[in-house]
Amino acid sequence: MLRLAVPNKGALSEAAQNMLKEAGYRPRRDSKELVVVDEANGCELFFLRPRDIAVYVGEGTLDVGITGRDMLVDSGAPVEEIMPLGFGGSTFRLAATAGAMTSVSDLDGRRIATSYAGLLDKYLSDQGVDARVIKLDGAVETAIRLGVADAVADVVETGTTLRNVGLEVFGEPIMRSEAVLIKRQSAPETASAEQLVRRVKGVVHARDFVMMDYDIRAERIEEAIALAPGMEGPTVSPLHREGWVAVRVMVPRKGHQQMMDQLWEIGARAILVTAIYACRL
Ligand SMILES: Nc1ncnc2c1ncn2[C@@H]1O[C@H](COP(=O)(O)OP(=O)(O)OP(=O)(O)O)[C@@H](O)[C@H]1O
Ligand SMILES: O=P(O)(O)OC[C@H]1O[C@H](OP(=O)(O)OP(=O)(O)O)[C@H](O)[C@@H]1O
Ligand SMILES: [Mg+2]
Repeated sequence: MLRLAVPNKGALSEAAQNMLKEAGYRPRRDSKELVVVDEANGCELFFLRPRDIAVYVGEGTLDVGITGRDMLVDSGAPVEEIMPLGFGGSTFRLAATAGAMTSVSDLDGRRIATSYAGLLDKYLSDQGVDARVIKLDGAVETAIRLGVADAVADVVETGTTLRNVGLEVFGEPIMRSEAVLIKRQSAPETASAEQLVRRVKGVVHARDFVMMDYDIRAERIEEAIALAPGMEGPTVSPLHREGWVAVRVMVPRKGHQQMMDQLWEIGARAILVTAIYACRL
Protein backbone atom coordinates (compact mmCIF):
# COMPACT_ATOMS: atom_id res chain seq x y z
CA MET A 1 0.00 0.00 0.00
CA LEU A 2 1.16 3.52 -0.80
CA ARG A 3 1.43 5.63 2.36
CA LEU A 4 0.53 9.25 1.79
CA ALA A 5 0.83 12.20 4.23
CA VAL A 6 -1.78 14.99 4.05
CA PRO A 7 -1.87 18.21 6.14
CA ASN A 8 -4.58 17.72 8.79
CA LYS A 9 -4.94 21.42 9.70
CA GLY A 10 -3.86 24.87 8.63
CA ALA A 11 -3.49 26.80 5.41
CA LEU A 12 -2.83 23.80 3.12
CA SER A 13 -5.25 21.28 4.57
CA GLU A 14 -8.48 21.99 2.71
CA ALA A 15 -6.86 22.59 -0.69
CA ALA A 16 -4.71 19.45 -0.36
CA GLN A 17 -7.75 17.34 0.49
CA ASN A 18 -9.72 18.82 -2.43
CA MET A 19 -6.88 18.03 -4.80
CA LEU A 20 -6.66 14.40 -3.64
CA LYS A 21 -10.42 14.02 -3.85
CA GLU A 22 -10.33 15.31 -7.43
CA ALA A 23 -7.56 12.82 -8.11
CA GLY A 24 -9.94 10.04 -7.08
CA TYR A 25 -8.72 9.28 -3.53
CA ARG A 26 -11.14 8.64 -0.69
CA PRO A 27 -11.82 11.77 1.38
CA ARG A 28 -12.00 11.61 5.17
CA ARG A 29 -15.45 11.77 6.70
CA ASP A 30 -14.60 14.35 9.36
CA SER A 31 -11.60 16.28 10.67
CA LYS A 32 -11.09 13.85 13.57
CA GLU A 33 -10.28 10.98 11.22
CA LEU A 34 -6.47 10.71 11.23
CA VAL A 35 -5.99 7.66 8.99
CA VAL A 36 -8.04 6.70 5.95
CA VAL A 37 -7.60 3.33 4.28
CA ASP A 38 -8.47 3.68 0.61
CA GLU A 39 -8.70 0.04 -0.47
CA ALA A 40 -9.87 0.84 -4.00
CA ASN A 41 -6.67 2.78 -4.71
CA GLY A 42 -4.26 0.66 -2.67
CA CYS A 43 -3.43 3.66 -0.51
CA GLU A 44 -3.38 4.76 3.14
CA LEU A 45 -3.77 8.47 3.88
CA PHE A 46 -2.24 9.82 7.11
CA PHE A 47 -3.47 13.23 8.29
CA LEU A 48 -0.55 14.97 10.00
CA ARG A 49 0.73 18.44 10.84
CA PRO A 50 2.34 19.95 7.74
CA ARG A 51 5.54 20.63 9.72
CA ASP A 52 5.90 16.94 10.58
CA ILE A 53 5.22 15.63 7.09
CA ALA A 54 8.76 16.21 5.75
CA VAL A 55 10.11 14.39 8.83
CA TYR A 56 7.97 11.27 8.29
CA VAL A 57 8.72 11.19 4.58
CA GLY A 58 12.44 11.79 5.24
CA GLU A 59 12.49 8.88 7.68
CA GLY A 60 10.94 6.69 4.99
CA THR A 61 7.94 5.71 7.14
CA LEU A 62 5.64 7.44 4.65
CA ASP A 63 6.19 7.32 0.88
CA VAL A 64 4.80 10.61 -0.38
CA GLY A 65 3.48 13.78 1.30
CA ILE A 66 2.06 17.23 0.76
CA THR A 67 3.63 20.13 2.64
CA GLY A 68 4.90 23.68 2.08
CA ARG A 69 8.27 24.20 0.37
CA ASP A 70 9.28 26.48 3.27
CA MET A 71 8.56 23.69 5.78
CA LEU A 72 10.48 21.19 3.66
CA VAL A 73 13.58 23.41 3.66
CA ASP A 74 13.13 24.28 7.33
CA SER A 75 13.02 20.62 8.37
CA GLY A 76 16.41 19.82 6.81
CA ALA A 77 14.98 16.31 6.25
CA PRO A 78 16.36 14.26 3.32
CA VAL A 79 13.33 14.85 1.11
CA GLU A 80 12.90 16.23 -2.39
CA GLU A 81 10.16 17.98 -4.29
CA ILE A 82 8.33 15.88 -6.88
CA MET A 83 6.21 18.76 -8.15
CA PRO A 84 4.64 22.07 -7.09
CA LEU A 85 0.85 21.89 -6.59
CA GLY A 86 -0.25 25.42 -7.46
CA PHE A 87 -1.85 26.39 -4.12
CA GLY A 88 -0.69 27.68 -0.71
CA GLY A 89 1.50 30.32 -2.34
CA SER A 90 3.32 32.65 0.07
CA THR A 91 6.67 34.33 0.66
CA PHE A 92 8.93 33.95 3.67
CA ARG A 93 10.13 37.40 4.69
CA LEU A 94 11.81 39.58 7.25
CA ALA A 95 9.77 42.30 8.94
CA ALA A 96 10.28 44.90 11.63
CA THR A 97 8.55 47.98 13.05
CA ALA A 98 7.82 50.34 10.15
CA GLY A 99 10.99 52.29 9.26
CA ALA A 100 13.23 50.51 11.79
CA MET A 101 15.26 48.36 9.38
CA THR A 102 16.06 48.56 5.70
CA SER A 103 18.43 45.70 4.91
CA VAL A 104 19.53 42.30 6.15
CA SER A 105 22.79 43.75 7.49
CA ASP A 106 20.74 45.78 10.02
CA LEU A 107 20.11 42.45 11.75
CA ASP A 108 23.70 42.02 12.94
CA GLY A 109 23.67 41.48 16.69
CA ARG A 110 19.85 41.68 16.86
CA ARG A 111 17.13 39.15 17.81
CA ILE A 112 14.81 37.62 15.18
CA ALA A 113 11.69 35.66 16.14
CA THR A 114 10.51 32.87 13.83
CA SER A 115 8.88 29.45 13.76
CA TYR A 116 11.18 28.52 10.86
CA ALA A 117 14.55 28.46 12.68
CA GLY A 118 16.17 26.00 10.24
CA LEU A 119 15.27 28.11 7.22
CA LEU A 120 16.30 31.37 8.91
CA ASP A 121 19.63 30.03 10.26
CA LYS A 122 20.59 28.89 6.77
CA TYR A 123 19.66 32.26 5.27
CA LEU A 124 21.57 34.25 7.92
CA SER A 125 24.70 32.16 7.47
CA ASP A 126 24.45 32.53 3.65
CA GLN A 127 24.18 36.30 4.15
CA GLY A 128 27.00 36.36 6.72
CA VAL A 129 24.76 37.96 9.35
CA ASP A 130 25.32 37.18 13.03
CA ALA A 131 21.91 37.43 14.74
CA ARG A 132 20.15 35.57 17.54
CA VAL A 133 17.23 33.41 16.39
CA ILE A 134 14.32 33.19 18.87
CA LYS A 135 12.27 30.07 18.05
CA LEU A 136 8.52 30.50 18.63
CA ASP A 137 5.61 28.26 17.68
CA GLY A 138 3.38 30.80 15.92
CA ALA A 139 1.91 34.32 15.97
CA VAL A 140 5.51 35.54 15.86
CA GLU A 141 4.44 39.00 14.68
CA THR A 142 3.60 39.89 18.30
CA ALA A 143 7.14 39.12 19.54
CA ILE A 144 8.44 42.61 18.70
CA ARG A 145 5.72 44.41 20.61
CA LEU A 146 6.34 42.15 23.60
CA GLY A 147 10.06 42.96 23.51
CA VAL A 148 11.24 39.43 22.75
CA ALA A 149 12.67 40.28 19.31
CA ASP A 150 13.81 43.19 17.12
CA ALA A 151 12.60 41.61 13.88
CA VAL A 152 10.57 38.62 12.71
CA ALA A 153 10.92 36.16 9.84
CA ASP A 154 7.55 34.70 8.84
CA VAL A 155 5.15 33.61 6.15
CA VAL A 156 3.55 36.56 4.34
CA GLU A 157 0.65 36.14 1.98
CA THR A 158 -1.56 39.23 1.87
CA GLY A 159 0.50 41.15 4.45
CA THR A 160 -2.60 41.79 6.59
CA THR A 161 -1.17 40.17 9.73
CA LEU A 162 1.96 42.36 9.53
CA ARG A 163 0.00 45.56 8.88
CA ASN A 164 -2.31 44.86 11.80
CA VAL A 165 0.62 45.04 14.24
CA GLY A 166 2.42 47.94 12.52
CA LEU A 167 5.21 45.88 10.97
CA GLU A 168 6.76 46.27 7.52
CA VAL A 169 8.76 43.85 5.38
CA PHE A 170 12.36 44.72 4.50
CA GLY A 171 15.07 43.09 2.38
CA GLU A 172 14.44 40.63 -0.44
CA PRO A 173 12.07 37.66 0.16
CA ILE A 174 13.99 34.80 1.79
CA MET A 175 12.01 32.30 -0.25
CA ARG A 176 8.88 31.80 -2.31
CA SER A 177 6.82 28.88 -1.17
CA GLU A 178 3.78 26.89 -2.23
CA ALA A 179 2.38 23.44 -1.51
CA VAL A 180 4.57 20.69 -2.95
CA LEU A 181 4.42 16.92 -3.33
CA ILE A 182 7.48 15.36 -1.70
CA LYS A 183 9.30 12.02 -1.45
CA ARG A 184 12.41 10.78 0.31
CA GLN A 185 15.65 11.67 -1.49
CA SER A 186 16.64 8.90 -3.91
CA ALA A 187 13.67 6.72 -2.89
CA PRO A 188 13.14 3.99 -5.50
CA GLU A 189 10.25 4.65 -7.86
CA THR A 190 7.20 2.48 -7.24
CA ALA A 191 4.23 1.88 -9.52
CA SER A 192 1.75 3.13 -6.90
CA ALA A 193 3.70 6.38 -6.28
CA GLU A 194 3.99 6.96 -10.01
CA GLN A 195 0.26 6.49 -10.41
CA LEU A 196 -0.41 9.05 -7.68
CA VAL A 197 1.95 11.54 -9.34
CA ARG A 198 0.21 11.03 -12.72
CA ARG A 199 -3.19 11.57 -11.12
CA VAL A 200 -2.11 14.70 -9.25
CA LYS A 201 -0.47 16.08 -12.41
CA GLY A 202 -3.80 15.44 -14.14
CA VAL A 203 -5.60 17.59 -11.58
CA VAL A 204 -3.00 20.40 -11.83
CA HIS A 205 -3.21 20.36 -15.66
CA ALA A 206 -7.02 20.24 -15.64
CA ARG A 207 -6.95 23.40 -13.49
CA ASP A 208 -4.24 25.17 -15.50
CA PHE A 209 -5.62 24.48 -18.98
CA VAL A 210 -8.91 24.89 -20.85
CA MET A 211 -10.15 23.25 -24.04
CA MET A 212 -10.62 25.63 -26.96
CA ASP A 213 -12.67 24.83 -30.07
CA TYR A 214 -13.00 27.10 -33.09
CA ASP A 215 -13.68 27.13 -36.82
CA ILE A 216 -11.36 28.83 -39.29
CA ARG A 217 -10.68 29.02 -43.02
CA ALA A 218 -8.23 26.25 -43.99
CA GLU A 219 -5.67 28.72 -45.41
CA ARG A 220 -5.31 30.47 -42.00
CA ILE A 221 -4.69 27.27 -40.04
CA GLU A 222 -0.88 27.64 -39.82
CA GLU A 223 -1.22 31.13 -38.33
CA ALA A 224 -3.77 29.80 -35.84
CA ILE A 225 -1.51 26.93 -34.82
CA ALA A 226 1.37 29.37 -34.30
CA LEU A 227 -0.87 31.25 -31.83
CA ALA A 228 -2.19 28.15 -30.05
CA PRO A 229 0.10 25.17 -30.65
CA GLY A 230 -1.43 22.92 -27.96
CA MET A 231 0.31 19.98 -26.33
CA GLU A 232 1.03 17.71 -29.27
CA GLY A 233 -0.47 19.92 -31.95
CA PRO A 234 -4.19 20.65 -32.31
CA THR A 235 -6.78 18.28 -33.73
CA VAL A 236 -7.90 19.67 -37.10
CA SER A 237 -11.06 18.18 -38.67
CA PRO A 238 -12.79 19.07 -41.95
CA LEU A 239 -16.02 21.06 -41.69
CA HIS A 240 -19.04 20.42 -43.90
CA ARG A 241 -18.64 24.04 -45.02
CA GLU A 242 -16.22 24.10 -47.98
CA GLY A 243 -12.76 25.57 -47.22
CA TRP A 244 -13.21 25.61 -43.42
CA VAL A 245 -11.78 23.40 -40.64
CA ALA A 246 -12.70 22.80 -37.00
CA VAL A 247 -9.86 22.99 -34.50
CA ARG A 248 -9.64 21.60 -30.96
CA VAL A 249 -6.68 22.55 -28.76
CA MET A 250 -5.69 22.71 -25.07
CA VAL A 251 -4.52 26.19 -24.05
CA PRO A 252 -3.35 27.71 -20.75
CA ARG A 253 -6.28 29.06 -18.75
CA LYS A 254 -4.23 32.17 -18.03
CA GLY A 255 -4.45 34.46 -21.05
CA HIS A 256 -7.15 32.46 -22.84
CA GLN A 257 -9.26 35.60 -23.43
CA GLN A 258 -6.33 37.31 -25.19
CA MET A 259 -5.85 34.15 -27.25
CA MET A 260 -9.55 34.25 -28.28
CA ASP A 261 -9.07 37.89 -29.38
CA GLN A 262 -6.01 36.96 -31.44
CA LEU A 263 -7.76 34.01 -33.08
CA TRP A 264 -10.78 36.18 -33.85
CA GLU A 265 -8.46 38.74 -35.49
CA ILE A 266 -7.21 36.12 -37.97
CA GLY A 267 -10.72 34.98 -38.82
CA ALA A 268 -11.56 32.24 -36.31
CA ARG A 269 -15.25 32.02 -35.47
CA ALA A 270 -17.47 29.98 -33.12
CA ILE A 271 -14.67 30.04 -30.55
CA LEU A 272 -15.72 27.97 -27.53
CA VAL A 273 -13.82 27.50 -24.27
CA THR A 274 -14.69 24.68 -21.88
CA ALA A 275 -13.20 23.57 -18.58
CA ILE A 276 -11.32 20.27 -18.42
CA TYR A 277 -12.81 18.01 -15.78
CA ALA A 278 -9.94 15.50 -15.64
CA CYS A 279 -6.98 14.60 -17.81
CA ARG A 280 -3.92 12.37 -18.13
CA LEU A 281 -1.37 13.92 -20.45
N1 LIG B 1 -1.75 32.76 4.99
C1 LIG B 1 -1.15 31.83 4.28
N2 LIG B 1 -1.28 31.79 2.93
C2 LIG B 1 -0.66 30.84 2.19
N3 LIG B 1 0.11 29.88 2.70
C3 LIG B 1 0.26 29.88 4.01
C4 LIG B 1 -0.35 30.83 4.87
N4 LIG B 1 -0.03 30.55 6.13
C5 LIG B 1 0.75 29.47 6.06
N5 LIG B 1 0.93 29.07 4.80
C6 LIG B 1 1.73 27.95 4.31
O1 LIG B 1 1.11 26.76 4.75
C7 LIG B 1 2.08 25.84 5.20
C8 LIG B 1 1.67 25.34 6.56
O2 LIG B 1 1.53 26.43 7.42
P1 LIG B 1 0.40 26.45 8.52
O3 LIG B 1 0.26 27.86 8.98
O4 LIG B 1 -0.80 25.76 8.02
O5 LIG B 1 1.09 25.56 9.62
P2 LIG B 1 1.39 25.86 11.13
O6 LIG B 1 1.79 27.31 11.26
O7 LIG B 1 2.31 24.83 11.64
O8 LIG B 1 0.01 25.57 11.74
P3 LIG B 1 -1.04 26.54 12.42
O9 LIG B 1 -0.94 27.87 11.73
O10 LIG B 1 -2.36 25.83 12.17
O11 LIG B 1 -0.61 26.56 13.84
C9 LIG B 1 3.42 26.54 5.14
O12 LIG B 1 4.11 26.03 4.03
C10 LIG B 1 3.10 27.99 4.93
O13 LIG B 1 3.98 28.63 4.02
O1 LIG C 1 0.07 37.78 5.08
P1 LIG C 1 -1.17 37.16 5.66
O2 LIG C 1 -2.23 36.94 4.61
O3 LIG C 1 -1.69 37.92 6.83
O4 LIG C 1 -0.82 35.68 6.11
C1 LIG C 1 0.33 35.38 6.87
C2 LIG C 1 -0.01 34.83 8.20
O5 LIG C 1 -0.62 33.55 8.04
C3 LIG C 1 0.06 32.59 8.85
O6 LIG C 1 -0.47 32.61 10.12
P2 LIG C 1 -1.32 31.43 10.78
O7 LIG C 1 -2.77 31.81 10.74
O8 LIG C 1 -0.95 30.14 10.15
O9 LIG C 1 -0.86 31.48 12.30
P3 LIG C 1 0.57 31.10 12.93
O10 LIG C 1 1.43 32.31 12.79
O11 LIG C 1 0.24 30.80 14.34
O12 LIG C 1 1.08 29.92 12.18
C4 LIG C 1 1.47 33.16 8.90
O13 LIG C 1 2.19 32.64 9.99
C5 LIG C 1 1.26 34.63 9.00
O14 LIG C 1 1.07 35.03 10.33
MG1 LIG D 1 0.63 28.96 10.57
